[in-house]
Formats: sequence, structure tokens, C-alpha cells
Amino acid sequence: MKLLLTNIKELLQVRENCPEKLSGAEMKELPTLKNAWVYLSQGVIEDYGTMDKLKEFQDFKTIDCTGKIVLPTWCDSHTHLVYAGNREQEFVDRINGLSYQEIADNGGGIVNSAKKLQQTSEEELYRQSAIRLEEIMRLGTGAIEIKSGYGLTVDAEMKMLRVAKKLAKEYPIDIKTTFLGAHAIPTEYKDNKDGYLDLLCNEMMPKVAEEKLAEYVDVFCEKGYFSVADMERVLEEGKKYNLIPKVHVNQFNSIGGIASAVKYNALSVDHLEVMTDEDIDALQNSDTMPVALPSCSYFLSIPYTPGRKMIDAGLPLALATDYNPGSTPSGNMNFVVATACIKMRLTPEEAINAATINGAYAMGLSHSHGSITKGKAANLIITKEIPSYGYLPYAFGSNLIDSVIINGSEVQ
Ligand SMILES: N=CN[C@@H](CCC(=O)O)C(=O)O
Ligand SMILES: [Zn+2]
Repeated sequence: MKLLLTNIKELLQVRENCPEKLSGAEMKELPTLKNAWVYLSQGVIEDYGTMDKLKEFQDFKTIDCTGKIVLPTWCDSHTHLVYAGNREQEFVDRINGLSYQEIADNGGGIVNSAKKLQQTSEEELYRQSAIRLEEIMRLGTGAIEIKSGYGLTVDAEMKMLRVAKKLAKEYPIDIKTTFLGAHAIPTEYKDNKDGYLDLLCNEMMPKVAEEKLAEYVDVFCEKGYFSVADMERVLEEGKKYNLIPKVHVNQFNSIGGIASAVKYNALSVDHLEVMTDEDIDALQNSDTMPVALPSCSYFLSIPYTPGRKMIDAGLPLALATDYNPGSTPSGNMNFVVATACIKMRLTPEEAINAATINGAYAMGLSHSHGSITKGKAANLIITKEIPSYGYLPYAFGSNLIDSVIINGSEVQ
């Protein structure tokens, strides 16, 4: 299918040569073309320009974008989209005064989701996850990372990753998968964390690698979960299978996970709600992308990642949803972008860069996603008629998306 989008009020994130990632002051720039067209063919962006220089094409469908803004689809580099059931009861428990940590200590939290997932068939898990995937595609997400970590047994971790891989096969959206066996200590190993890590390293990881179920490896490095030494053990093991680290660090405490992840050449460090000056220093001049998850801060009422401070210190920053049943039951990247502006003081330009180019980098998709560049995936959001792109985060509660194109086809 060939599509020609014409009369675009403003085409955002237009980059002839797109950098892999944007850092510090570079994030303030959002290159655009006003009164533009873009031509999509064979699933990629073939060409673009301004309406006064519209080229001639053959056999295409035209979409008139008068009054509308067009931008690359969101790149959501951190999700737990494959899960079973929900944790609505824990949400109510928190309203009634229990903390996220108290709920986890009482057998809720991640191990609660693991119990539900272990009891759910692969078909049912796929069905529930596909509904969420379809929803986020309609909300403008065109590439996504999905983690395991609600299985916590060999079989259930494999089941989660097989479901993620099946979604990748059945849907046009690009999906990257991450093995997060080290998400929590399962109840059976409550007093034997090393025994669980033995199982993870000696059985789970070799099987995941053998069936090519994951590109990345993740660890929840946090007090009460996995220490820096535990994380290093898992990342060291991951090296044997070329599993690249993308890790959960600094959600509640700064315990040295960032410096360690950088040492292991992590592609990203995610959460970062609690950041010391040493943590910021550790990220300087590294290839590791810091990823903020503002919807998680919103839902749990915990601090927001100090994104303003980090960008002002010259760091890059990506934004992602963290879509999961416990801390962020939302996969809406539009809300993430708005919340980053409202609560983290990112400018609309910085937030859009963080949710497109830098999000693509944080899942190894810089070459194919995140910008309007010839040859990149034909993944576009067409907005409703809006006054300017700053209106997207400003009118944070409105659905401003008219339609979404992924790999050159309109999402239904
Ligand atoms: N923090 C660790 N893991 C998930 C949430 C886990 C849960 O509560 O189910 C997160 O990224 O927020
Ligand atoms: Zn997460």
C-alpha cells in the first residue's frame, strides 16, 4: 500500500541524517517542516517535502492532513505488557493507606502477578495481552519493548516470552523482548535468593537463549529485591548469551546500580526516581540511555525522575510507560509525554525527542524508528486539527489522535 499524506500543517521530527540519540541541549531542538507532504511505500518513508515542491507519484491513496500535525509514532522502550489479570485490589488497598512496599511484603505485588500468570494458559495470556497491544497501537505507539518477570519459574518465564514473540509475529509493530527473571524472589525461594539465582542462571537463561526468546536481560536492582552483586551475577551470565543489559535501578533507593550497569555497557537504566549527583556523574560520557517512567511516579505517588536536572547536566533522556499491572496500569505514551512536561519540566520539544529518537535508542531501534527519515519505518501519528504541537502535552486529557499508521498501514 502506498500512501501520500498532503497539506500537513506541521511535520515533526524531520531529520535527513538522524543521530542515534540526543543529549542535553540537543534535546531542545525539534526540526519540523510546515505545510508538508510525506510519501510512504513498501512500509517505509520514501520521501517528504513541502507542498510547494510536491513530487509526482503513481498508484497511491491520499490522506488530506489539513490542520493536522504528523509525527513519528512513539517508541515505548520499557513495558511489562504481557501479564495476567490485574491488581485492582492492591490499588484500592493503597487508597486505604497501605504502601506499595507493605503490599509486596504481604504477598502482593510482583509475586501476586506471578501466581496469576502461572495459572493462566498461554492462549489466554496471549488474548489478554493482544487487547492491550491493540489499544496502545491506536494510542500511537509504533515500537515497544516487552519484559518477562511475572513468571518466576522456568515454564512461566518461557510462556511470557513466547507470548511476546507471538505478538511480534501477528502484529505489524516492532517488539523487542527482555528476560527479567530477576524481577522478584518467588515465595518458594523467600529464604534462598541464591538458590533462585542458581535456577535463573543455570536453567532459565540457557533455555531463553536457546529458543532465542530475548534480546535483552533485566534485573530489578533494589533493596528487598536484587542487590548490585546479584545484578552483576545475572549480567555476567547474560554476556555468555549476548543478552544486552537494560535494568530497573533507583526506583526507591540509590544503591550503586547505575555505575554498575554503565560498567556492563547497559543499553538503558530505567526508573531513576531517586538520583544522587554520583548517579548522574556515572552516566556522563556513557552509551547508556537513562529512561524515565513518569506514569509510574503518578500512579504510585513517588518522586518523578529529575529529568530537568539530568538534561541540564548534558545527559540524554528517554521516556517510556512501564505498562504493568502493579505500578503503571497504562500504556498511554501521550500521557507520559504530557506528564514529563507537567511534572518533570521538560519542554514539549524535549519530551517528544525523549519519546521518539531516544526511546528508539533504548531498544536498539535508532536505525529504523523515531524520526521522519527516508528509509525508516512508515510509522506515523496523524493528530486531529490542533493549534500547535505544544497543544499535545498541554491538553493532556484529550484524545488528540486522528489516526495511526504502522509499517505503512492504517491501524484500525
Ligand atoms: N519495579 C519493578 N517492576 C515493575 C512493577 C512491578 C509490579 O508492581 O508489578 C515496575 O517497573 O514498576
Ligand atoms: Zn518496569
